[in-house]
Amino acid sequence: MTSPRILVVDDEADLRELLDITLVRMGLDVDCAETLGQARALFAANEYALVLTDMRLPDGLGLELVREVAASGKGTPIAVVTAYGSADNAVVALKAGAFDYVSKPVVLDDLRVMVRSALRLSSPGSAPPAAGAAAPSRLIGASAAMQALRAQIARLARSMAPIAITGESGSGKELAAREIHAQSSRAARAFIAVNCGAIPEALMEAEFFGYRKGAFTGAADERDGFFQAANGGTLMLDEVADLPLAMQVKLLRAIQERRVRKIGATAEEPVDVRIISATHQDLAHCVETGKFRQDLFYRLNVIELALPPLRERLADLGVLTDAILARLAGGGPKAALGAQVLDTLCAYSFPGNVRELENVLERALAFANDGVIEVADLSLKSARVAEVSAPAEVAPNQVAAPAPAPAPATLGPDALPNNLPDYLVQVERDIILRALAQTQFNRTQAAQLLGISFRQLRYQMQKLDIQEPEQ
Ligand SMILES: Nc1ncnc2c1ncn2[C@@H]1O[C@H](COP(=O)(O)OP(=O)(O)OP(=O)(O)O)[C@@H](O)[C@H]1O
Repeated sequence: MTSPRILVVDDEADLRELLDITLVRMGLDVDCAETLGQARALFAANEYALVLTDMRLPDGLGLELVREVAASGKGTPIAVVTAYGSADNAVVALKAGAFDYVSKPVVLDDLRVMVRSALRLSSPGSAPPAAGAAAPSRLIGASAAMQALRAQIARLARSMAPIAITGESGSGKELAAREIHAQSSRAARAFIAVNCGAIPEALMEAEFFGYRKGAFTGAADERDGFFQAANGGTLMLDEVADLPLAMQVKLLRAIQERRVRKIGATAEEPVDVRIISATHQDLAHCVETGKFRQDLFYRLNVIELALPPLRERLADLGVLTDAILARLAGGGPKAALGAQVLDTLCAYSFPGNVRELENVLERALAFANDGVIEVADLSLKSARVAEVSAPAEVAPNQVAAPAPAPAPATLGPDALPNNLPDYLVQVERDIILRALAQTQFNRTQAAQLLGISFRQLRYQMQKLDIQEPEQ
């Protein structure tokens, strides 16, 4: 069996030699290039398990090589060697598609950790899923938004770049983070999720970095912190905006140096942890208001992953409901949904997203008779359901507007409305909202569905005060 082959690109002879010797001692084959031109030629002619490049080369920037390797479609991980303290370079390289970086002067232990992690990525069977191939995912949903999200996760899983996940409460941020970890080369190691808002400030440093025996009153034994527990794996910082400023400084240092010091210890210890942060707050706004440090924001926010709220992917409600009911049945017979239940759910705005859907269904199941959930069992907060009654042939259906108008009174087949203009306005509003909900607020498609022009739809939306849901 041939050894994995590594391409080292550096014009500094000393460093090139050091990297070469270290990698050969790890049992790897090494090719060396001194310039961008040489590197390109070698990369085009060979298959590499890893490319390791300096940032400054005589004929260009290592960053160009990062972009080219990332776009090559070969799936080869590329890492950069950055000058000490140039956090900017590392972040720029990660954003451009680098898998990881090592800082100069190169600490050989760090280099070996990085190389091993890259080799796990390029070992057979770890290639990125082919475009369109559905990797098994715990994130349920077939909507375009979910498909795009899954594809993005598959790409992101192959790097060390810190990821900042945004999304409303209950929209699946932690689930997405677990998915990234599970698809990464770190899957066999720990995934640790920490709710930053739930830890008392006085205990934070001990919880994150651990402590030595006797470091403070009550420290009866040595204890690891979250960083040590997540070593080799992934650390998710949930509700990261809630971190107090003093802790933000310490966290930034740990992330930059990849080293932590237990309370009471004299020496620092290296940690190899991928950081995923999440918040439902606007972190950039927290930076503006001075609540969150700009430098930490920059470090955490290398790659953004935005989770859509459930009301923007109503097409997933059916499969999600199905999967949740199957889980709640625990292998037994699954509850059925009565007529209109799915339509009623589609008309609900789900401020608590998928978690709220889970809660609603769990509660409904407790009220359901004979394993059939009816609309009344859902007990949705009526203010958030745009209940629509329409002429007999128009069924109540999904609505995605933030502030639905009061629903018109239900009319039997022979009944007449007592205010025809108002009634017709309500019916028109309902139909437009349903079309918008079905197309996830794509106005062009909604207009097509209704056989009217985009301009007509826009005009009617203005007239009826229908606004897009807030992002
Ligand atoms: N796409 C999805 N498919 C299946 N289940 C999902 C999906 N999204 C979320 N869930 C489920 O919804 C619940 C909430 O998800 P999760 O805890 O990941 O949300 P969150 O955004 O991290 O919430 P919070 O902001 O409150 O921390 C979990 O039980 C999760 O399994």
